[in-house]
Amino acid sequence: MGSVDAYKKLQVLLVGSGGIGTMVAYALEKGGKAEVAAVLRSNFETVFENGFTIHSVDHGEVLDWRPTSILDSIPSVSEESWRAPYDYVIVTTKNVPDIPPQITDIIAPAITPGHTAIVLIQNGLNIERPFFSAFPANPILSGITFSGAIESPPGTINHHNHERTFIGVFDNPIAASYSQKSRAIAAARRLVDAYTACGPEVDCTYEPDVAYSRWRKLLYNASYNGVAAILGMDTSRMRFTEHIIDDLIRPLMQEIRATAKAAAGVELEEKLVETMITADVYDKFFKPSMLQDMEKGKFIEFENLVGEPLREAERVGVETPTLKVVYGLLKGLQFKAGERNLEDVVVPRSGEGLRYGGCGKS
Ligand SMILES: CC(C)(CO)C(=O)C(=O)O
Repeated sequence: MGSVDAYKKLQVLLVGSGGIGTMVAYALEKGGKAEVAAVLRSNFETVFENGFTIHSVDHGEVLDWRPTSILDSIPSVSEESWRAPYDYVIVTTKNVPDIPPQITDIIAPAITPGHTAIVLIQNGLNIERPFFSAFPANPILSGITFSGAIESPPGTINHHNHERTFIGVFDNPIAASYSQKSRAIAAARRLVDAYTACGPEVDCTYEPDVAYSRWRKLLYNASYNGVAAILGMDTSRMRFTEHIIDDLIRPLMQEIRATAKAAAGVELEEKLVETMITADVYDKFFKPSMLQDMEKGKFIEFENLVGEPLREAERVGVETPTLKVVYGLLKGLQFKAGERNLEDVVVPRSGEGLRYGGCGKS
């Protein structure tokens, strides 16, 4: 990121102002060190008229709240020369790389090469790779958040789990120079500073070991999220039945541990498995985000949560039988989600060089 005047507020563009994104924007604005422009889609009109209504475990009841600006599309910094460059573009959308358009294309008009830091507050593994190639001169930052916030109905945010966010720098093999790395670290630290200015209500820290924290969170997301979506079941019910934990969740977590070690040299301590299994309050009936998306008929973000660790495991020869079955079932769910958007069933051409048959329109 180019130099930012220490006395000027950070200029932030937020892409994805649902539950998590809105709480990020709220914390940054409340801290007084950042101005947020939020790009809204389905909730644009409601929020434009009435602002957000926030019921927050951390911030209490907030009515009629708006970020500094509300936009209905991605601004173009090159075409609209009066726009100041964004210091940060924070992406909090769901990550569905198997469904176009790609987020790198969506945000491209808002990125100033060599200046804007791109912050991915999203789940999953290897999510940074397309950004390294699309924006080689920009810092790409990792945001991991443990927070529960759901938007329902549009414009109303129910923030029910205390927020803990970790921001760090993805290790970019292309941006190998020392100065590029130190600029990225400075950008991450500056964002943490703006976030924590909000006060003790939020818990945001600089994360020096992004690989570890991503694989650690994957223990939860690669197991609970997928199984919850497949079974249509919250994490409390899985724990009540016990066998779902013993036969699916724990084996999945052990497969992720083995893959993390072999593929990335990341050592996830054995005791983390039980910590993650019991992460949700026992009788809170928590629905992981993939289950929530499925219930809303949306596409599910399974490629970076389950597909990528599976591909990493195959690359380094780790056996992950449970992960493979879960991946296959999730692919089926995604196919069904796609069909819901079509008027008719598309009968694929058979074979045609694809392992399980064609998938194009004949
Ligand atoms: C950890 C948790 C449950 C909430 O942030 C999550 O990542 C998800 O539901 O996808």
